Amino acid sequence: MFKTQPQSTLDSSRDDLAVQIQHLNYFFGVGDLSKQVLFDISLELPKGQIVILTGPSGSGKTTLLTLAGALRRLQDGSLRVLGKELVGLGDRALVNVRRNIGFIFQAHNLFESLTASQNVEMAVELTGKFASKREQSVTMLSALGLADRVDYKPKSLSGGQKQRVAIARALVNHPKLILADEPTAALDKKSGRDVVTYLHNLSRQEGCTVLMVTHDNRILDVADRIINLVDGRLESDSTPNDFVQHKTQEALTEVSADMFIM
Ligand SMILES: Nc1ncnc2c1ncn2[C@@H]1O[C@H](COP(=O)(O)OP(=O)(O)OP(=O)(O)O)[C@@H](O)[C@H]1O
Repeated sequence: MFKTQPQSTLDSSRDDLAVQIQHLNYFFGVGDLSKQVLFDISLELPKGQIVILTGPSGSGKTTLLTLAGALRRLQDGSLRVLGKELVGLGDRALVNVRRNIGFIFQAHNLFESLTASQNVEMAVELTGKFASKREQSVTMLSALGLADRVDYKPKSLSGGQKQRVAIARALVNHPKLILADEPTAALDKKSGRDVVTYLHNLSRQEGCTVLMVTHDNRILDVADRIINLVDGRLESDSTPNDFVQHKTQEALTEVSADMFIM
């Protein structure tokens, strides 16, 4: 069903949810310069679901993703991530929440002086598992098709390969929640498809939740659910099929309106 209003069943915390957002408002700036960019967002992401967040540029997708990743402080409303209410948490507690999240951003931020494997191993070190770090890193890189590139430095890798190293780094500790911002934007069609297929398999095998911002219409089918954000408000929450049908209908309506104007 194509819902224009998200259903509100959001009154208490629930174990089956990876992310639970209630009446969230977010503002950039203060005083006269304050600008509201998210308006009364209420949203539930069940564990194991793959959710695509889409919408026009500037609609607030990245802001919402960074709030869910405990990378920004919430100002108004409630936000529970992996069972923890983020409102009121101190810096150290926020860092602990982030440890359970895998972040994949468009800018891969690899260390140029380290090999692919060493870049991934750094993430394993954060969990204190020094003895197995190389093995874990190589296993993850191999799963992403980089078995023969583990000892290459980023400058010797293609854009798609670098992005896959960044993904390996995000996933190597088996996070329960993966937040991805345009993970396929810099990739060709095949590499982009490989990346989302991998995320899809991981979500199904390990039950992790994926929230992914994308404008890439080629990968919409991988999602269980598509949330459309417009001007900081949730405009719709639907299945990929219903979303595509709705968009096609909108486009046809626009074309026929144009024909009448001509
Ligand atoms: N650090 C900031 N300070 C002030 N305003 C900001 C800041 N970051 C984002 N904004 C504004 O907040 C609004 C939402 O931005 P956001 O980046 O979340 O949108 P988006 O949907 O992710 O856009 P895009 O698809 O272009 O990445 C925009 O109007 C943007 O200009």
